Formats: sequence, C-alpha cells, structure tokens
Amino acid sequence: MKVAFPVQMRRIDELIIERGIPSVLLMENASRSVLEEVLKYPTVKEIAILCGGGNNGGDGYAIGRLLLNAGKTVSVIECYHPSTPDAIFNASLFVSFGGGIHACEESTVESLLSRADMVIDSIFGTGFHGELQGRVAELVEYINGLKSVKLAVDIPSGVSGFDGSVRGIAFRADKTVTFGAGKVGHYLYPGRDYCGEVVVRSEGFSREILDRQLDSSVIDEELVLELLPERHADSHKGTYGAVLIVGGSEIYTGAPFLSALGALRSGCGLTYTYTPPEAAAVIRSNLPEVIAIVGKGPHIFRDDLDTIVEIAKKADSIVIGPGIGRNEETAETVLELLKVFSKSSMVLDADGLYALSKDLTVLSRTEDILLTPHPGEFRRLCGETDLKSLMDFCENFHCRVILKGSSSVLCNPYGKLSINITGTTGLAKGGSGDLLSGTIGSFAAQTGDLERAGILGMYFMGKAAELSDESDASNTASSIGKEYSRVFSCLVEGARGEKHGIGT
Ligand SMILES: NC(=O)C1=CN([C@@H]2O[C@H](COP(=O)(O)OP(=O)(O)OC[C@H]3O[C@@H](n4cnc5c(N)ncnc54)[C@H](OP(=O)(O)O)[C@@H]3O)[C@@H](O)[C@H]2O)[C@H](O)CC1
Ligand SMILES: [K+]
Repeated sequence: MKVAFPVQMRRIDELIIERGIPSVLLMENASRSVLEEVLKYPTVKEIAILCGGGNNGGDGYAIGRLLLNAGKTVSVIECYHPSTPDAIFNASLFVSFGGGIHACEESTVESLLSRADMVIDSIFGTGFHGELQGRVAELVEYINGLKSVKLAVDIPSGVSGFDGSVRGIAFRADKTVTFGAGKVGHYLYPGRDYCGEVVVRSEGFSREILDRQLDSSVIDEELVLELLPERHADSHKGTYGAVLIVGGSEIYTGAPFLSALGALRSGCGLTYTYTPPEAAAVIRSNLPEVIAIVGKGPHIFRDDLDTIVEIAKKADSIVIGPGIGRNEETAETVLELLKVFSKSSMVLDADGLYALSKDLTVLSRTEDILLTPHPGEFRRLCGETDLKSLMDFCENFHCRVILKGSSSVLCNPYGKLSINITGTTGLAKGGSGDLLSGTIGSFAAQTGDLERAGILGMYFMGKAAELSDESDASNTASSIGKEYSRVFSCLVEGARGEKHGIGT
C-alpha cells in the first residue's frame, strides 16, 4: 500500500485541483467520508469537533454541517480562527445551517467535551509542525483522559505526518480517517500509537495521480506476493541461489546459526557459513544442511581473508556481521572484506556495522550494500536516528539501510521508504537481528535484488512472529525462524483466494 509524505499529499491536491476539481469539493468529499465513518457508531448522538484555522479545520466545519444535517447534536470548538478560503467558507456554512461555535478559551468547553459521545480532532493535519501549545495542548490532554470515542481527521493533532514524531502532547485517537493515501507518520512510532485504526478513504482522488506521485509503501501481502521469488517444479538448488554468512566469535557462538536458519527457511538453495570453530560446531549440530566452513582462529581475522574470498565466489550474496564481535583485528578484516566485495551484494549487520563506523569512507565505494542497524548502531554511524537523518545518510552514501524497530523502515538512496508493520514484541529479544540478516541474504541470493530482499525479509520475520503459537514473551528467534513455513503457506492461500475471487 502506497503512503505519502505531507509534501507529496499537498502536490497531489494541487494536481487534482489543476485538472479542474475545486478544492472545496475535495474538502466536501473528505468530509463526507468522515461522516460515513462517524455514522458507523450508532450510539453516538452528541459530537464535539475541535477545529484549527487551516484546511484540516475546514474539514471539521464541513463534517459538523453534514452531522447536523444527519440529525446529530454538534458543537464546534474553535481552536484558531479559520484562515484559509475553504475553512472560512465552511465555517460560515456550518453557522448558516444552525451550528454553534465556542471559543476554546470559554470555561464551559471542558463540560461540553465531557458530555459528548464522540470528540473529533480537526485541529491540524498535514500542515502541522512543532508542538501543540497553550490552551490547545491543555484541551487535548483533557480529551485524552475522556472515555468518549475519539476520531482524528487525517492525522491526530500533535503527530508529524512526515515521520510520526510527537513533541509533547498529541490527540490519542481510536480511529483516524485519512484522505487519498496513508501518511508515513501513521505507520511509524510513536505516531502509530496515537492513530488507532487508520482508515484510508480515497474517494475523488485520481488513482493515476496517486500512483505517479507516490513511491513509498507500507509492506502488505499484495506487495510481498509481487516480490516473492517463484518456485518452479523443474528446478534445483542452483535455481535458488547461494548465500555466505560470515560471523561468530568467542562470545557470540549462536548468532551465525540463527542467520543461517533464516537463510535456509526462506528458500535459499545453498547456505555457506564461515565462522570460528565454536560457532561452526553450533551450526553443524543444529543445521546439517548448512555448509559450515571453520575459520582459523577464535575470531575472524586477516588470516581468514583468502578463504572467505574463495568461498564468496560461489555465493550470490554475502552477509557480514552476525556475532562477529569487536576485536580490533576483526574490525580491520571486515573493512578489508567491504573493499574486496565492493561490487557484491552484501548485507552488513551487528558488529559488522561497528567495524564500518571506524571508516565510513569504505561505504562510498560499495555498489550494492544493505545495512541493518538498530537505532543504537545507526546512531554510531550517523549521530542521529530520526527519519530525515536516515534519508540523508542513504542519499549521501548512496546505500540502503533498514533502521530496525517496532516499525522497521527500509530507505533507499532516493528517499523511497518501505515500512514494515508486521511483528510482535516476541522479536524484541537478542537473536532477531541475526535471523533477519540471514533471511535478507537468502532472498537477495534468490532474487538478485537487495531492496526486494529487505522488504521480504522484514515482512517474513514479522509475520512469522505473528503466526507463531508461542506467546510473545517466551518466543525466540529460533522458534520464529521455524515458522517461515506458515508465512509461505498463508501467502500461497491468500494468492489462491485472490485468484478464485475469495474475499473480494
Ligand atoms: N487531499 C487531502 O488530503 C485533502 C486535505 N484537506 C485537509 O487539509 C489539511 C491540510 O490543510 P493545511 O491548511 O495545509 O494544514 P493544517 O490544517 O494542518 O494546518 C495549517 C495551519 O496550522 C498552523 N500550524 C502548524 N503547526 C502549528 C503549531 N504547532 N501551532 C500552531 N499553529 C500551527 C500553520 O501555520 P504556519 O505558520 O505553518 O503557516 C497553518 O496556519 C489536510 O490534513 C486535510 O485534513 C482538504 O480538506 C482537501 C483534501
Ligand atoms: K487532525
């Protein structure tokens, strides 16, 4: 499902208006779709709407009029004076249909809000920046403590549509009705927490314009089915590529095993690992299908280089880092590998990223690399962890990064985002990152496309955790890796259902 940045949404509005649809009609369409969502709550009779001064506020006045005409009791609380032509127009229409407007400073506003069955937030939408302040912040905090149904128009006020960040307070919605396309900020934390259910209503929007203007996505089943490598009856292990995983150290003997598990279970034809002896022993006793090559010392160091380069000739993609540790010699060797494999398809994870932080210039020479840091690792590389910094980093170093988190984001050098919303708290545990890097390496070996592999990898691991019978708290990366089979089955069933029109 395509998602928009606020600036893209504004451009889409402009393009639709240029084709001849008046902006006030866009507002009417948006408001009508909110009306329909409100009418899905039959017990809601009395509604309070907080209106800002921009077009989000304009939507609020139009919604108020439509609700009045549908027989509801409606009060508007004016947080800012209407300032755009469409907001001014709709505020006056609301009044001419008998609507009552209260200034937000009035002392009776709290009792009015507490009486309402539903509170609608039409204060700010895509034009919001900074933070809620003064009386408006006070009212939003008050509303968040009420038991009434809370509905946000387009975006909960206080949430940035750009990156989901919240400074201070924000409206906590049960439902957010958004227009044209979901906004990036709906799907990233902490914003995702404030939206409740996100309903995208695209009436009146041109599919052609939306498709042309938007490239970022929230990863859904439809996208995964498009990207999943096909498996033909007439095939052999060579058909599905080979991955090489380089990692392991004295301390981290299990990480390469988890990475190899992800690779095997996601369909790779051949999985090679190159690790110190103790890590190889774990792999050999748990995953006999893996070709586990044993390194020359207790951690990866320069004497391993030639053999790794030799094995890499058989691999379609290389994963460097799971459990590789922070030995000085190891870090130097990782940097050397990044130079040698500068033209290869590579996933760099865990302490492989620590090595990279010692010399970021190496990154500029790589041609096909995906970094998979968690926020701590990304901060070491970039100094910041916000979305804008991630996008700048990918552009500057011309690389792809998956910034891992409750909503993981893959960013490419051109600012295209792929947001993963699958997953459970069962993944908030050591080992998940190792499983993910191996899974991505495997899909890269199968498809020859790291971006496609990153999208598939994030979705697979999250979905496997969701489908697992284990409770979230007790789940483990090794159990989640074994559930990949269920993800494949669900996808196949979903595709079959679609083909036969089931559920449509
Ligand atoms: N296709 C669509 O998506 C449609 C969307 N519509 C609705 O329009 C809004 C966007 O409207 P816009 O007028 O651009 O923006 P907002 O209503 O969100 O608010 C802009 C005003 O708010 C001021 N502002 C911003 N942040 C703050 C703050 N922290 N404190 C105080 N004031 C703030 C801002 O001031 P500036 O100084 O930045 O200019 C503006 O005055 C969209 O979300 C939809 O709901 C239309 O209905 C058409 C279809
Ligand atoms: K809003």
